[in-house]
Order: sequence, then C-alpha cells, then structure tokens
Amino acid sequence: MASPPDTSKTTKLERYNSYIRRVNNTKLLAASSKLLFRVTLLVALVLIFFFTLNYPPLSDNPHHIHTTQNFLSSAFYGGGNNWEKKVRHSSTPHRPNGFSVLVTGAAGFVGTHCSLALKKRGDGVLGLDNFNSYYDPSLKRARQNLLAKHQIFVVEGDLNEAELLSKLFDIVPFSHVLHLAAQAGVRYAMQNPQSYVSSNVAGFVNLLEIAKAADPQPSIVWASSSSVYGLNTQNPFSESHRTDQPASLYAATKKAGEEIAHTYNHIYGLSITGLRFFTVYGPWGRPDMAYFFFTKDILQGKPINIYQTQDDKEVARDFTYIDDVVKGCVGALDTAQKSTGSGGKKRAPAQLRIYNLGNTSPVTVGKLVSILESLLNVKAKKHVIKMPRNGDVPYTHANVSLAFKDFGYKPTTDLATGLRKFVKWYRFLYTTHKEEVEGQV
Ligand SMILES: O=C(O)[C@H]1O[C@H](OP(=O)(O)OP(=O)(O)OC[C@H]2O[C@@H](n3ccc(=O)[nH]c3=O)[C@H](O)[C@@H]2O)[C@H](O)[C@@H](O)[C@@H]1O
Repeated sequence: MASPPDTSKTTKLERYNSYIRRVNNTKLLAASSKLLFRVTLLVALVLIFFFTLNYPPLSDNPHHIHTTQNFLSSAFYGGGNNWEKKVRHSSTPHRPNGFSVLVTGAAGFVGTHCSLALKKRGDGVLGLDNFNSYYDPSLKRARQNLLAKHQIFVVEGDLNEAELLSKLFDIVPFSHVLHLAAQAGVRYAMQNPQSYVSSNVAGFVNLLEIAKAADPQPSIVWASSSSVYGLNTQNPFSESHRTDQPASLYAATKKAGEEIAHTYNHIYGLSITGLRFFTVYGPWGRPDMAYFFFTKDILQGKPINIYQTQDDKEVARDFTYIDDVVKGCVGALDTAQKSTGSGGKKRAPAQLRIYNLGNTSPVTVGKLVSILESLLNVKAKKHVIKMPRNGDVPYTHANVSLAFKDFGYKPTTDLATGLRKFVKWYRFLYTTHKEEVEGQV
C-alpha cells in the first residue's frame, strides 16, 4: 500500500514558499513604489523643461522663435495608424503618373499656394511645417485649415528632426521634394542669426541627408533667393552673375544652400533645382514683408519708413506676384529629372539647376506706397529715411530668360494688379470674411 503523503513536510514547504512570496511581494512593492516615484519625478522634470522652453513669451524675448511643439510632435509622430493613414492619403497622387511631393514649409506663404496648385492637378502632397512664431502663427494655422479643406495634411515638425523625416520617407516613396521651409527675412538676420543657420543650413543638410539615403531618391526643387546677388552691380541679374558678395547673413545662408546643393548632387546623384525668388507678394502673404505691414500701418494711420540709398536714390524691387512664382515652381518640378543615386550611392551624373523667378520690371518702394494709397484710399504718413545698414540691397531686377527657355516661365502680373488682389484679400481677412478669403485661392 502506498504510504500517505507526508503532509507535515508539504505544509512546511508551503509555509516556506508563502513566506518567500510575501518577502518577494514586499520587495516588489518597495521596488515598484521607488520606480513609480522616479517615473513621476522624471515626468515632472520633463514638464518643467517644456514650460521653461516656452518662457519667457516672444514679446519679452524677440530672439527666441517658438518651436516647442516640434519636441512634442516628435514625441508623438512615431505612433498611430491614423497619423500614418493621413500621411499616406495626403501624398497619394490622383492622376496617372502623378507626383508624390513632400512640401516643406507648407503652411508658409509660397508653400500653401504651391501645395494647392499641385493638389488641384492631381498630385499627392504632404506638407511639413514647424509653425514657428517668426510671424503670427495664427496666419499659418489659417493656411493649414485651408490646406486641410483640400485634403492636404501638414505634419507638424522641423527640418532638423531626422527621425521624423526618415519616418516620412519610410512611409512614402516621394517622387519630389519642394523645399520651401526656411528662415526668411533679410533684416531679421541681425537680430537672430542662429535661426538662419539652423533652418537654412543645418535643416537643409538634414533634409538632403535623408533624401540621398531614400530609395527612390526624390528630385528636389528648393527656394533660394534674389538676395544671393548681394553687391552684384550687373543688371538685370542673370544666373551667371557673381553671387559671392552677399550683403546679409540671410543671403549668405541661401548662397551656402546653393553650394551644399552642388555637393549633394556631385556625391550622391541627387537631382536638385534652386529657384531664386524675387520679393514674392500676394494674398496669404508674409506679415513681415513691407507691402504687408505698410498696408496694415497705412490703414491704422501709423507712419511708415521708406528707405533711400546712402546717396539719396530710391530703393527698388522686382516684386513678383505669387501666382507667377507658383507657375515657376510647378514648371521646375515638371522638368526636374530623376535623381540617379540609390542606397546613398551615385550611379550617374544628375541634374543640377538654378533659375531666377522674378517679374523683370523693378518698382520703387515709393511707387509701391502710392499704389497702396490709391487702393486703400488713405494717405500714408511717409518718413523717407536712409536705408539702415542691415543687409538690404538698393535694387533687384531679374533676367528670367533661362526659366523661360527651360519651362516657359513668363510672369504676367504687374504690381498694381497683384496689390489689388492682395488688398482685397487683406480686407476680407481682417473683416473676418473667412469663407470668401478661402475661396480666393
Ligand atoms: O527677394 C528675395 O529673395 C527676398 O525678398 C524679400 O526681401 P525684401 O526684398 O527685402 O522684401 P521686403 O522686406 O518686403 O522689402 C521690400 C522693400 O521695401 C524696403 N523697405 C522695407 C521696410 C521698410 O520699413 N521700409 C522700406 O522701404 C526694402 O528696403 C525693400 O526695398 C523677402 O523678405 C525675403 O525673404 C526674400 O528672400
């Protein structure tokens, strides 16, 4: 007969095991409370860090451009099927052989107009914008809403977020990048030089690094600037003229961009086209530009400064209307050849181009103001002063024959016509006829 189980031993063992379990549980509890405490502390520190970044507000600290949301966005972009779905949906073309374009700076002035034009003809468009506070971010948000109405999704993030950019290229095989994100403005470079280096140099390099490693490599069209002509005295400005005498840090960073483009084309076979924009204006424009804040100040009865050169000559610009510039951007995209590299290696020489996109007829700032006076029906309080030594050049004038030859670029809007459209939009915007404003584009 089998002997009964030794219950006394089992009981002891069970008691021992239960003792060990209790000890372990107590230890576990102590360890998890410690962990909980540490996690709470870490979360508190992270929150304090974010709040500190946001302080002091812009008005107290003009040198700080808010991009705090970038940190937050990069923390969240990785996840979410919904986010990926939006990215895919937005960038899917709806025409045969349509492009799939990543538009950086999509909530910016030129970015918004180009995104809409591309979407309208059936290309897939995904936007990227950091919504920084260089100028009123609510205008950027209004543009974002307009884009959303046309099924264009704008990812919130910065050019310098390599992980975010890689993720976008992992999800979408972009055929093109229209790179318009930049720190703009000539005179602001004296107040905040680092923001120019961060966006126009470091950000551009980051984008090119991701693009060269992408498979397929996209073709890139990007915004350079008329300011690269700097102290050039040959007139009108042609692409073959000197651009090694920039008059502002802004111009220097754009010129650096042109040289960087050369390098990435040379080493990695990226197809790159730079477009030198000449003082672009129009509806949904940038409030930091003279035509925009002159309009605001004239309507508010505030004085405006009209610059003259040191030798008392009038200052002039080749003001270019936004619709003309959009046609130029689309033309450049349409004629961009494919990049030739893959897996970060060049297979064959690739296209490298640079074009002026101007209006070909410079207008003085005095004339600009008199057009605004008649459109607004208000006399401006004009202060004519010598141009501060802050990077401005006395005049710009584009020769656009190269862009005409290669993709039929032909500006058709004179300053009076373009400003009339701008003023109409401006009045609508500030009298909150939002629907009508959105119908304009
Ligand atoms: O062509 C370009 O590439 C550049 O065009 C503009 O730069 P800018 O031509 O200086 O445009 P505004 O700042 O709008 O100035 C227009 C004209 O008004 C003059 N101005 C500006 C401000 C002011 O208070 N008074 C005044 O007479 C300027 O000297 C300039 O001649 C943009 O701001 C730049 O981002 C762009 O790259």
